[in-house]
Amino acid sequence: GALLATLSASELLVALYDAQDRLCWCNDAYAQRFLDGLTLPLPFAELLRHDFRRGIGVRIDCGDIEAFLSDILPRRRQQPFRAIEVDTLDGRWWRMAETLLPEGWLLCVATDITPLKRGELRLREARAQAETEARTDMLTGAPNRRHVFEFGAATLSRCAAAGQACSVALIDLDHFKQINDRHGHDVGDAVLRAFAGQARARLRGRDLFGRLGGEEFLLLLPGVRQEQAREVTQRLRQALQPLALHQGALHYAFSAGVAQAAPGDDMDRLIARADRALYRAKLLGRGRTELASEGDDDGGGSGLNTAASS
Ligand SMILES: Nc1nc2c(ncn2[C@@H]2O[C@H](COP(=O)(O)OP(=O)(O)OP(=O)(O)O)[C@@H](O)[C@H]2O)c(=O)[nH]1
Repeated sequence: GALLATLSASELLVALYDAQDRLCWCNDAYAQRFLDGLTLPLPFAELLRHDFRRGIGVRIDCGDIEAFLSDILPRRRQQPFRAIEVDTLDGRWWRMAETLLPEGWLLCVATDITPLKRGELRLREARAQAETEARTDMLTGAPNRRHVFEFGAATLSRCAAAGQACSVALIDLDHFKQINDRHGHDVGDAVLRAFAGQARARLRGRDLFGRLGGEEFLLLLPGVRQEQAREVTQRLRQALQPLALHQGALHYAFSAGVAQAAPGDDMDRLIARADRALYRAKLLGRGRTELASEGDDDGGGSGLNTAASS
């Protein structure tokens, strides 16, 4: 008597199903959520069908109550005890503990875990955001050095395994110090953002464009030979829009060094070759793209200096 009165008034949802899986008793809180004025006893499946039609009770994502039932019914009553998490259409989350009792009775007790779930969700979102930020350059929104290297390493292995070419273009804005000195650091920042925006807008799905730091960027082009990669940088150069300032258009340019992955190359070694080509592009007057050549590889110790197999 006292126990029943306590359960009846509890904020827990409490329900008792018989061996035929008919709901025979439930407390007020359970009745409010699920019963919708129906009279007991009531088969579990009927209760769910009714709630589904009325748009109350458990959220059913597939939108098909019969498919939902044939999914969950075989798993019901299979263990002496189980706890599942369900959410209801009113936006709350529940931990439902189901205990099999003697003679096939099933006791169901649900606890409101909505605050926990919301905290968990916030935590997961914050974590996803932190992960994205750890891989993003905050000034330009482009992938940062860490992401470029990790993604690049994976891409290199994938291309090597598939026998595909893979090229990088190391891109460095020209006389960027002068832009900063003449127009201020904010304009320098705006140039970096504008350039990154234009470069990223031109990419195909599998390409990657990222900022390595300062005014240095990397274009990673899987499936592309170095000659094509050079063309990609040249098209980007031709299409480059000046930055609009109050005083007029600010034209800027970049130099690039292109290298194609050779067998055994890792990102460091590939970029080191591209860097030597970039250095030549600067020496030769800037605003141009140079290809890496065999002499650009310092050997890296392995002596596997077979350059681009084009
Ligand atoms: N505005 C701005 N400037 C930066 C940023 N990161 C690096 N810089 C500046 O970029 C300039 C790079 O100068 P340098 O390395 O001398 O190269 P450069 O002037 O572009 O000359 P070349 O590469 O030889 O054409 C430095 O003055 C840095 O302070 C940034 O995030 N924002």
